[in-house]
Amino acid sequence: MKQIPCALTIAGTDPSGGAGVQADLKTFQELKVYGMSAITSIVAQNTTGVRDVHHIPVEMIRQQLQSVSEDMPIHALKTGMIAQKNMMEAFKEWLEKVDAFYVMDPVMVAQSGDPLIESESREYLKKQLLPLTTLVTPNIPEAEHLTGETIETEEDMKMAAKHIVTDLGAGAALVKGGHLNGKAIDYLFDGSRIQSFETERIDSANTHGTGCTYSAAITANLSRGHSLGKAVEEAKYYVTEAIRYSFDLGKGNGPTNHFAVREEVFNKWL
Ligand SMILES: Nc1ncnc2c1ncn2[C@@H]1O[C@H](COP(=O)(O)OP(=O)(O)O)[C@@H](O)[C@H]1O
Ligand SMILES: Cc1ncc(COP(=O)(O)OP(=O)(O)O)c(N)n1
Repeated sequence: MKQIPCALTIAGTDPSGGAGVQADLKTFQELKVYGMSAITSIVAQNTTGVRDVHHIPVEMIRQQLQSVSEDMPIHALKTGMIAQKNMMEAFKEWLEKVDAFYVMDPVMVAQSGDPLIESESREYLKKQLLPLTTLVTPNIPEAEHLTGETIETEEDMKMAAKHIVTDLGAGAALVKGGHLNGKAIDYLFDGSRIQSFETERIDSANTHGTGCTYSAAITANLSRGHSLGKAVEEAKYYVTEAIRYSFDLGKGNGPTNHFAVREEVFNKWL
């Protein structure tokens, strides 16, 4: 019998359901992948910003990871918010024993401007975790932090993607252009060639959780056996439609619509 693809997210939470673990699990489910989660931090946040953060003790994170991997298949995994260096150390030790595609969303700051990881963890993420990735998916500020270069143009984005792979050791890099003006273009460098993924920019302020949704969709597609290029191409379609039909919920930047690629469901809400 064919086995269902299984994907794991290791990330923080969003009780308002737009970002973090909640966005990841919704994405896995929509893409018909069996979703699993290990929680690193509980974040009191909503569409307007972050109110408080409670970090899960590192031993408990270790136990969650171990509980999943000793019992369940993991075909692909992603990390989002891993706030502290000791959490990253525990994750790295565990990851070295796991054989799965690894997508890193190098979450640093929420859309609201609230920091999501401690500053000493940033160096660890860059030096110790990045070389273990199949793919890293930085937005422009994250790519600027990783490379130490200012990114203002599409040429800068391509250079950054190459830098992250060639000099920092990531398996591949997808630099996302959501924070630039004009069309919504992302550049993927896989170690040998640059590919672009482009759509029109949708006029919407409801983009809470787009980075989480995109990286979760790529992870789901990898767990299904897609090549990296096809995994990104299909995930780009997923996130674009999720923004196009995003929900005007909350007082801030509303969440993406995970029903958007399932016409029979989202038509009911239009
Ligand atoms: N207004 C928009 N219209 C269409 N696509 C967008 C828009 N904003 C972001 N995107 C796309 O959503 C994805 C997430 O990008 P980005 O906003 O850069 O990441 P993050 O959420 O991590 O800050 C990328 O594919 C980006 O091109
Ligand atoms: C728990 C948690 N993880 C990640 C984020 C950031 O998510 P992202 O997809 O980049 O979305 P915005 O922050 O841009 O809304 C988060 N907010 N919370």
